[in-house]
Amino acid sequence: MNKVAVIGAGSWGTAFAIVLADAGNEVTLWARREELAQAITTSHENPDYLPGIELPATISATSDVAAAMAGAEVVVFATPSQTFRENLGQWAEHVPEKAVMVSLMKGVELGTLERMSEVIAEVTGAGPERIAVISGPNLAKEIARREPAASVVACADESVAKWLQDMCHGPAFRPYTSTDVVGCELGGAYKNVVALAVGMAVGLGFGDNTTASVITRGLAETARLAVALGANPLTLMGLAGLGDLVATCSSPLSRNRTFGEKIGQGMTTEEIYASTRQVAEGAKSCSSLRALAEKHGVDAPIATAVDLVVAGKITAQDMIQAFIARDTKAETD
Ligand SMILES: NC(=O)c1ccc[n+]([C@@H]2O[C@H](COP(=O)([O-])OP(=O)(O)OC[C@H]3O[C@@H](n4cnc5c(N)ncnc54)[C@H](O)[C@@H]3O)[C@@H](O)[C@H]2O)c1
Ligand SMILES: O=P(O)(O)OC[C@H](O)CO
Repeated sequence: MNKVAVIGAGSWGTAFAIVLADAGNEVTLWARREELAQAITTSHENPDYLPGIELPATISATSDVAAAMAGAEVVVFATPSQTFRENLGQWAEHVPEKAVMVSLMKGVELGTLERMSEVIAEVTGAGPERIAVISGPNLAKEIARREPAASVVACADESVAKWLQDMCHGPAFRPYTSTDVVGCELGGAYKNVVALAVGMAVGLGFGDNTTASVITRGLAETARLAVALGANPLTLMGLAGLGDLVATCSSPLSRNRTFGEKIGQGMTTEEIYASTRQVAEGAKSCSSLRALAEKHGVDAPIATAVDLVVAGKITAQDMIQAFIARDTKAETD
């Protein structure tokens, strides 16, 4: 039995805590609010993020980050990407010296254009053998209901990826290993932006031809940038790329697709933010991924257009028309 701290008791932190507990680990979940931590520990339910789902008794919760991390061999982070650097700055002193840190987050930081594994490395000074990411088609509600799913555990040190794989392999969760941290992280962040575009198309009333076209060109765009940053193109054809893209773009459970759908139906970004407390990472990462692509000379029409729509500079209808009107070219260019 390994001791694991999961930092962030939102949808995914809680669902992944279930995966870890089902796989036989002792899990402590950190919640920002004391009343939520108490509810989780005493009633074995997260009423705010996963109501109606019974949590294993081996999950306890606390709002004290030092207590959550004390003695942990693995510290898993599941909070929003854009505030993570600031959060980690306060948490870093409590991370046990040898603990492996795992990012579940799917965003790229605005301004620095860094992936979350890069933020962890910068803030904590940890080497690549202590930093991993887990990413794949893993909608939190389905995972929490123990519906079968697969995912990718990526770490530059393959033996650490294998150790984490064993730790989270459970009755309904099948992890694969990878050493391609860049590819997994970019697949996870980019699919949120593509899901926004797909949601917009759905909100405008378009059907499966439109969504399949956006998904496929979204995968091409993701792979172009990921490969420019050193990723293995096959990673983007796998669970952390195509798999997550399909799940997120197809599912009404996706916050990113839903966010896009609401824009397509005519709501403004501000109205959508006011209507939900859950994070839709793509609404910020469209900007950082667009900038990252520009920095590396990579053509990124979907990230660019989604960024313009989210910023209110063009409409969702303008975006779709612009996709169709772009200069024609060979599919594989
Ligand atoms: N929900 C999913 O299905 C899913 C699956 C895979 C990956 N992810 C990724 O995991 C990350 C977390 O997503 P989530 O679904 O758990 O989000 P969520 O909105 O359900 O929960 C976010 C959690 O972070 C906390 N939080 C919010 N702002 C904070 C701040 N400023 N400082 C500290 N804590 C803060 C909230 O209290 C909450 O516990 C995101 O990067 C997301 O893309 C989500
Ligand atoms: O609800 P979303 O859009 O944040 O997507 C959730 C997961 O990332 C799906 O794998």
